[in-house]
Amino acid sequence: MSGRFITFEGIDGAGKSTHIEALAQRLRERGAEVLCTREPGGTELAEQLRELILHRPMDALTEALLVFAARRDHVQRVIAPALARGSCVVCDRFTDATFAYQGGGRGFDAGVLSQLEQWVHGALQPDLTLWLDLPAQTAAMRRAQARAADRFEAEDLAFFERVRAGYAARMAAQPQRFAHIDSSLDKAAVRAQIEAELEQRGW
Ligand SMILES: Nc1ncnc2c1ncn2[C@@H]1O[C@H](COP(=O)(O)OP(=O)(O)O)[C@@H](O)[C@H]1O
Ligand SMILES: Cc1cn([C@H]2C[C@H](O)[C@@H](COP(=O)(O)OP(=O)(O)O)O2)c(=O)[nH]c1=O
Repeated sequence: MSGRFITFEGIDGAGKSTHIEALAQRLRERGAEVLCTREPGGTELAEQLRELILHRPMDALTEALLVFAARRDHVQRVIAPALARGSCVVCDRFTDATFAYQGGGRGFDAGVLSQLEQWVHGALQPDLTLWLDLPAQTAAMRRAQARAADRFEAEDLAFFERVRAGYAARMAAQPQRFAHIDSSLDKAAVRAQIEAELEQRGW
């Protein structure tokens, strides 16, 4: 198998970091070259933009422009060349996160986000998006035990329920590439669902 673009999505604390490496390992065992990367980030420039996005106050349009600027650099320098080489790219968040956080969470205009999406990565979309979904309250409890909050993680439960609704809307619009994973269950059960999705696709 080769050249597949797989993304992980979900609110902060959903379990993306926990499951990404196991999925990459599974793909490698089946002979794939796998590149794991993340957004915002994945290039030197995009990682610098990430620092600003996560820690500096800014309005929703600035936030949207910066995440797309970081994404442009990441797609051009890393994602597109890797897919062209036949590698699997496994990415912790991509444009669905912009629709969920800037669109759902901040209430920013989805029509403008769609235009930016077209400019930045045109027809490139993930082949599979694993949406790790769970209630905002459960994710907040997991985060509280794990780490200090950044500018997004400091938001309240209502913000994260809007982000979650943003993901649901995105999945409703493009159901063919989404897999809905119940991430409120324990780690083994979440992992089993992810494996089942790959199995189903013969990956
Ligand atoms: N299914 C689960 N049940 C309980 N705790 C979990 C589960 N999945 C992840 N965690 C824990 O929750 C915290 C956040 O998980 P993490 O993978 O960092 O989430 P994300 O990358 O989506 O923000 C970590 O401490 C992790 O060990
Ligand atoms: C990719 C992306 C991330 N974000 C936000 C969501 C997250 O709170 C934050 C960083 O994501 P993430 O890497 O998941 O954080 P962590 O390493 O702490 O688990 O950036 C957006 O608001 N819009 C975007 O387009």
